[in-house]
Amino acid sequence: MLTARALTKRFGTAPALDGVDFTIGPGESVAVTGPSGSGKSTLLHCLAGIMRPDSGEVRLFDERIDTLSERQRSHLRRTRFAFLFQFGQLLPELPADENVALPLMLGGTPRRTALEPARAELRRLGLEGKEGRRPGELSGGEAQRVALARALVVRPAVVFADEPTGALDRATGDQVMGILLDTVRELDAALVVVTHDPRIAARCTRTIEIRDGRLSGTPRTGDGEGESAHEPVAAGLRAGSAPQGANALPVRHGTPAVDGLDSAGAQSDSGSSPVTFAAGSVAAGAQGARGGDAASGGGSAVGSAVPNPGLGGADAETQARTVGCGGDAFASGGGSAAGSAVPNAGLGGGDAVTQVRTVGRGGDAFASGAARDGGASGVRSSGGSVRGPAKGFGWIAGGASSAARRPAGPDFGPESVVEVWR
Ligand SMILES: Nc1ncnc2c1ncn2[C@@H]1O[C@H](COP(=O)(O)OP(=O)(O)OP(=O)(O)O)[C@@H](O)[C@H]1O
Repeated sequence: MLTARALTKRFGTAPALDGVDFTIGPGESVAVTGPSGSGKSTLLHCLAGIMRPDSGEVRLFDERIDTLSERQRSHLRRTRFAFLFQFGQLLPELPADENVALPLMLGGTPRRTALEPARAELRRLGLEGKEGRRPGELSGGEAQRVALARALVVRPAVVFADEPTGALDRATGDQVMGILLDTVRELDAALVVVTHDPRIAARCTRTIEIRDGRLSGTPRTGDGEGESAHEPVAAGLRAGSAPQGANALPVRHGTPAVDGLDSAGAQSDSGSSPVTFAAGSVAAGAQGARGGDAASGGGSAVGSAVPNPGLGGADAETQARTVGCGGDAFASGGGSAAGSAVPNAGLGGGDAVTQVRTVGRGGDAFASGAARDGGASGVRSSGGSVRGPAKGFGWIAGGASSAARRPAGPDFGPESVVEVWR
């Protein structure tokens, strides 16, 4: 299903990958192990289309994916792949169900429709009653199960996980890993998991080891001893049998890797044209705070201003702004609300198409969304505006040029793909 041949990748002169072959089939789980700095994450990123290898090739269902445009790879990541990492995948401002629904909404599913399978997925993972909680109101294990629900809600062909239980205690980690393995098997999907933990590796069907960018030794076949240690939570998830309330989300096997892309999408590459990106203006209700107005120029970069716990806060004054995925842009924003558009690893991010924007001030109002075309079209892209009372809460997903292709309706404002009020 997913194969790679003779992958190489260099950063400077040092090879991070040096002629790696890889293959994984439906229902399989492969643990990628090796010392720190050996190339595990680089392999995962190349397989997942986050990074382009310098040479070699990657195929999904026989279709070459490493040569796809940035935008096509982004679409692929959002629709066929899922990602689970150790930290930081959930949007802190959104409740669990909206976090899980996000990948569907980024694909154009209206919020209300997307929330049904999202909540069903949360129920399936034992999180009934927690749908309205924000990540900060969940335990570490619960938050990781929400991230897992978000990964699985699109019924991915391949799940990529990088130390998915690294931040959890042993029992919780075992439970999350059990759910992940069960579900992947039930979905007939594939799991590629980077891990330092031999116990996790032992539960996978196969282990490969990387040293200095090369495959080392003979791949080990796992005994799968842990795989049946948990009640199967994924019952009824086999191909064609979506979970309750899932609105028959497609289980995508054997379909083209890049279906549904328009021809413009096939041409555009988000780093190719200069772009001005506005982080949007937010009138945060009673405060009237104006946010963002961040302009960034060049490459596929976007502006961001994210609360940085390490700097002591979540309000506008302690925002830390990071800019860009192209690295050649600078964003500046004023006011007491702050705009942000951050690559979200759990959504397969790293480029403008999978950016997630959050805007807000002290939790009064914020927008969250995808700057779908912010990096690709060279147009000024605004995430629209959120207006609401001080206690109001709204969120926006979408970029201007993608919105233009979508019908206006209750969920679709002129400048946004999705606009929700509550
Ligand atoms: N963006 C980058 N720029 C420069 N060097 C990089 C970059 N990403 C990775 N490297 C280098 O490539 C090599 C492989 O890194 P990689 O992150 O794949 O290792 P890893 O096996 O995942 O390590 P760890 O277990 O510590 O996460 C390392 O020497 C690393 O410093």
